[in-house]
Amino acid sequence: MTAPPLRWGLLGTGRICNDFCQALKLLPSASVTCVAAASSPAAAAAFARKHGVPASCGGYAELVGRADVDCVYVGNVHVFRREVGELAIRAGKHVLLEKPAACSAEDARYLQRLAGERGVFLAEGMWTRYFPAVEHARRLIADEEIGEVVAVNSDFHFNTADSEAYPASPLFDRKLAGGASFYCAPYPIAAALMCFPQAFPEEEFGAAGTRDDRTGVDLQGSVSLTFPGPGGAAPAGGGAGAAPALGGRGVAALSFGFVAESAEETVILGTGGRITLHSPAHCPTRLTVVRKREGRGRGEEEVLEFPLPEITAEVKAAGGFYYPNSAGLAYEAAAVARVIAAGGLSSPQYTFEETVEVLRIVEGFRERVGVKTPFEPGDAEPGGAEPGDAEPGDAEPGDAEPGDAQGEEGGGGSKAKEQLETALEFAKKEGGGEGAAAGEAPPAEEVAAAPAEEAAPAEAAAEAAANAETDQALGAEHVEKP
Ligand SMILES: NC(=O)C1=CN([C@@H]2O[C@H](COP(=O)(O)OP(=O)(O)OC[C@H]3O[C@@H](n4cnc5c(N)ncnc54)[C@H](OP(=O)(O)O)[C@@H]3O)[C@@H](O)[C@H]2O)C=CC1
Ligand SMILES: O=C1OC[C@@H](O)[C@H](O)[C@H]1O
Repeated sequence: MTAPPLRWGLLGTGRICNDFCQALKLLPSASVTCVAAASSPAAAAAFARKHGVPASCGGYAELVGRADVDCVYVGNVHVFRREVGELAIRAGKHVLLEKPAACSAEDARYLQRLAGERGVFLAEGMWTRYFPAVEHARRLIADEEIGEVVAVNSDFHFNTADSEAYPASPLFDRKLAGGASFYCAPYPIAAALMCFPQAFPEEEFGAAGTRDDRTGVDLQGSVSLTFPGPGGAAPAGGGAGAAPALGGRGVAALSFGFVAESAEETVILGTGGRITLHSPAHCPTRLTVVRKREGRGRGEEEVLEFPLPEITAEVKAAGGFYYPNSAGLAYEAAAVARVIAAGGLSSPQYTFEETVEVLRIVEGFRERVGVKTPFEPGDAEPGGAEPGDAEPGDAEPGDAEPGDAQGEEGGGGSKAKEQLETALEFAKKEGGGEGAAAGEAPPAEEVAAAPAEEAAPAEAAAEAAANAETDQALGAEHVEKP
């Protein structure tokens, strides 16, 4: 795999950051110059030692201020996407946000406008889209190899008992934006959008879900979408005796969850056949195309394999990957490097409009099944105790994942906020930080990127004014989180 050189900075030291860092080792043109942990400088230093990253820092703002970072990978828990994304964008860095890119469509739009204004690249890490199997499926669809696409079925359920402590894991923490709708749903929804490229689904859609009474997060759900076709056109209609033509209209049946393991396939049905992206469909290496022949049940089957990049001794020595097929994160990293080198500001494989649309559907689902958003009016703070919230004592000893620095603590919301604030404050005080290379102190504007409440009074006023100006220019209301 080849790509132009790109120097990455990693925000976060958890499981997906481990996997992303490992995948970058499979892309020789990529380098990781620095890693930051909100939890502690020690966590960042340990990660750097493990992966041979030359520098580490104990604060996100310190990292985004470094001149030797071109692109920031935001891989911490997504409840902080807006704040952390904003921090990196305001520092003038290109940004790849792990999925979900935000916890609301509004937050995603806010980041999109901010990145547009600053002229930096911004994309969500919907890594599925960069897998060769998926790129191939897209070409087959565009070339009408299966005729006209009329329906998509896609599922992504995994059994959290395999990897997550209940209820201590962030996946079950409502105030850390836990729930299957944030962790799993973006994949099948994005799969459906890919197959109906002419128009987004109708605003109204069907939704069903199961909420966990103890933690308040959604454990599983399904959505059914209706695609209206280009401009909501009426079906063209077939001739006498011919099949009806849908004119780009279609449906998608999608499901996702935490409590059972599904086949995890995406099946794309066309009037002239079907394509199956095999398990694990969110990072697939195999697809089957069936081209229809005359007669029910008759078709010609073609199976195509797209092996992952080979895992090197270096990657093995650093402990491999946490998640399935994570070597494929290298495809995404390579694509991002190519776009940035060409001066592009968004990903053609997964546009930010798609990101916003997926979040609109996720939000709609959460509303319909009665799952509270992480920051509800009345919530004291992201982590304020509520009846039914997970108690710290609920964590079972030994349940934490190796990469889950906070796994044993449980009920992580307030701890999360505290850590992030400490990290931002640390960076502010250090003004460029101990990890910054000599002569690489960030410009004043970049240092001032930390939230206003972290700054000294005069700086805070200037920052608040700058924020207000930015918001006015962007036509956006900057809603401060508690
Ligand atoms: N693309 C993909 O395939 C995958 C994407 N993801 C996404 O990546 C993100 C992180 O997932 P994953 O790596 O599994 O998560 P982890 O539980 O490993 O945590 C990641 C990081 O988030 C921060 N964090 C974790 N728990 C808390 C807490 N209680 N309070 C404050 N901060 C906390 C820490 O940041 P720090 O190190 O800075 O202290 C931690 O290292 C999620 O948004 C998830 O949706 C997850 C899995 C796969
Ligand atoms: O975000 C995710 O995508 C990949 C899965 O393997 C992981 O468990 C999930 O959290």
